[in-house]
Amino acid sequence: MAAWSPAEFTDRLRAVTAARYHDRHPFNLRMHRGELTPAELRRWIAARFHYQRHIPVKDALILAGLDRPEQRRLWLRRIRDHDGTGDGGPGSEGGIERWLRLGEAAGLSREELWDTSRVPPGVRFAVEGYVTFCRLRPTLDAVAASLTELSAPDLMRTRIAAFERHYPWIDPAGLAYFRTRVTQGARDGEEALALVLASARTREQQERAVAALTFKCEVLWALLDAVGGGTS
Ligand SMILES: O=C(O)c1cc(C(=O)O)c2c(n1)C(=O)C(=O)c1cc(C(=O)O)[nH]c1-2
Repeated sequence: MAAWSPAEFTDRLRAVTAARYHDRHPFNLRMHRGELTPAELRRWIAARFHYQRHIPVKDALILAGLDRPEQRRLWLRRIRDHDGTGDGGPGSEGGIERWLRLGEAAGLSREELWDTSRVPPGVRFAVEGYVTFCRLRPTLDAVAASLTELSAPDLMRTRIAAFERHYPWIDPAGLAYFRTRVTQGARDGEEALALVLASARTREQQERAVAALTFKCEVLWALLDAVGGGTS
């Protein structure tokens, strides 16, 4: 079968997130309408920390599979975005530290966030599924899975507005993580899309990329299912 044109391939990738991205998950919709209790919001922050702390791990797995310096440079920057540089410059604390501060702003201690035993099993399984996918599948598939980030900036903007409006008990300084991700996520998404378009040349590779992005949407969806269920 002939490969799709770059335009058609892009449309097919965007169709996946349009239909399946977690911005339309019931838990996110409730968050945006201001319906979450403090306990529910704290449960989400703790569960999502488990996801965040594994992002640089899966990016290191992708990094090891990229064979060009310019590609590795992009992925090294992603790892630094999350882990920080520690050199005291602007933003040097990194995304994981910013998420810990979000947790503190919501009344969660750092120890609570690092404590895996508090994370619901379904959240752990979803995150492990994503990391294992990036460890075992071709690197191109793992890069394609990250393309949910094309949709993340809009979600971040909605989330920031919702937190400011509905959850004023969270110190706005704690929202720095989301503010930073608006630009980082947009840039990461566009760079990953360029890499996928350039690297997936056969129809089979393109279809695998679409499947990888579908899988990733399911990871994010399953994670929210696990946060939304049960009691705190
Ligand atoms: O809060 C969100 O809804 C959300 C979604 C996603 C995403 O779409 O995968 C990421 C993030 N946040 C995020 O903060 C982040 O660093 C990130 C990295 C990745 C990735 O797959 O490489 N996705 C996301």
